Parts: sequence; C-alpha cells; structure tokens
Amino acid sequence: MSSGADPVITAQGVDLTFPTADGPVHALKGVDLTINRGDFVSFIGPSGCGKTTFLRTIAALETPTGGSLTVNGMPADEARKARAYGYVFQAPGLYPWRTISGNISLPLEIMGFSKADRAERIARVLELVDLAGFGGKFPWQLSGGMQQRASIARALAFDADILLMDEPFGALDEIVRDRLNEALLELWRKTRKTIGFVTHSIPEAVYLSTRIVVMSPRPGRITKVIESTLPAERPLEIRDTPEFIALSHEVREGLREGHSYD
Ligand SMILES: Nc1ncnc2c1ncn2[C@@H]1O[C@H](COP(=O)(O)OP(=O)(O)OP(=O)(O)O)[C@@H](O)[C@H]1O
Repeated sequence: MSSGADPVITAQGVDLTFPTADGPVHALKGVDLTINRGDFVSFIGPSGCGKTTFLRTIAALETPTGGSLTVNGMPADEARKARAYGYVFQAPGLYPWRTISGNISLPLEIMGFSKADRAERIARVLELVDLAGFGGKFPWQLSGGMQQRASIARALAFDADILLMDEPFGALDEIVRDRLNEALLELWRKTRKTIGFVTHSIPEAVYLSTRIVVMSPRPGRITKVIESTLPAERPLEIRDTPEFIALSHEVREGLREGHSYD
C-alpha cells in the first residue's frame, strides 16, 4: 500500500551515541530507512532498542552523531521549523488549567494563528477524533482514552502532513485501545497523513501499519522491515484472519532473531 514514489523521511546510516557516565550508549547504529508519503510505519522492539530515540531524531528533538536524515527533503531541524509534523507523546500531557479546546489552541496561539482560524481548526480536529462537544471540558473531566484523543487532536490542529506518535495508547486498557486503533486507522485513511508510530504490541503494529520496522538493542538498529499485505480497509475482525496471524508470526520471529544477537 505504500506509494513507493514519494519519500518523506529518509534516514541513511543514522548513528546516535549518548555519552554517559558508564560510557557511550549506542542508541542508534547505521539506521537506513525511507518512509514514503501516506505510509503508516510502526516501530517495534524490546525496551532500549532506540524506537523513541529514532522518532525524536526525526522530530529534531535529538541530533544524530552520524549519517544523514531528511524530512520533506530538508534537514530535520529545518522541517521542525517548517512545522512538518505533529508529535504525540506517551502521556497526553494536557494542561489541567486549560479546557480541551484551550489545550488544542495553545500551539496554534504560539504559531500566531488568528482567533477565527483557531476556532475553525479546533472544531475540525475535535470532530476528527470524535470529541465534538467536549471542547469546553477540562482534561480531568475526560477518560484516559478521551484525553489521548485530545492530544492527537492537538497534534493534528496545525495540519502537518506527518504525525509522529510515541506509544500513544500504551497506558490504556485493551478495549479502549482497540477503539482508538480503529479511530486512528480511519483518521489515517481520511487525512492520508504519513505516520510514524512506536509500539510494544505486535497486534497493534500489524493492525495499523503498511510497514513494520523491527528493531533490536545494543546497538539500537533495524533488524527487519515487514511490508503489510493487509488491505487498507481493516475491520477489527481482520485480526482473526490467517493473513493477519501470519504477519504477526513474522513480526514475532523478527523480534526473536533480534534477541538472539545479545
Ligand atoms: N538522553 C539520553 N541519555 C543517555 N542515554 C539515553 C538517552 N535517551 C535514551 N538513552 C538510551 O538509549 C537507548 C535507547 O533508548 P530509547 O528510549 O530510544 O529506547 P526505546 O526502544 O524507545 O525503549 P522503550 O521501549 O523502553 O521506550 C537506551 O539504552 C536508553 O537508555
């Protein structure tokens, strides 16, 4: 399903070494990856394999110590200044003293959008994440799943083509997570955004992705890239099909192979 023709994120030989008191930590080593427009790419691997570091590097929140990384054809920090992406963190991170609309509005205020433009954008993204009518509530009046949807709305509000999501549903129970997975897939189909998504869950990665990137630690690196054979239309029941089970098996094998390296 990947378009194959229009690279949005290109990493070539990306290294990132953190100097620490216990010596250098090779968080990323020789990472090569191209993400094309409209791809939904998941990163999966054991703790410490560099998933978050790679996402943060794409977002220019970390700087590689080697290799090259471009986003929309420009260096990652320039792409950040050009507001190329929205970033969704593990925790919703909403300000409790602002309403949901107020939280979504904050980055827009900083970016200088007019009041009328902000109102129009807030209404549109609340609708997209199925929170229409909740804009006037405070975060603590919403469930964890609704708060996470609000944080996705905040990342969508300035209409970046790329959405980077670091384990956004990790803290939620399975039923809520299922619903949000469905909602995210629907949103991806509607908006045609390019999505980079970190997860620990094999079913979540297989359900959502056009491509699954398996990573391994010490040093953090890519050990396998799996192209999904699933159709774009994915009801939750697709998880019971032989095709889904075969893909899950392939990811599990990839994770196991990566582990045997240690
Ligand atoms: N700022 C930092 N300083 C030093 N070491 C760091 C820093 N950030 C990350 N690391 C190390 O880099 C490695 C990769 O970390 P990272 O958080 O990217 O892994 P991860 O795959 O996202 O793990 P998890 O699944 O637990 O979130 C780990 O060994 C981590 O301890």
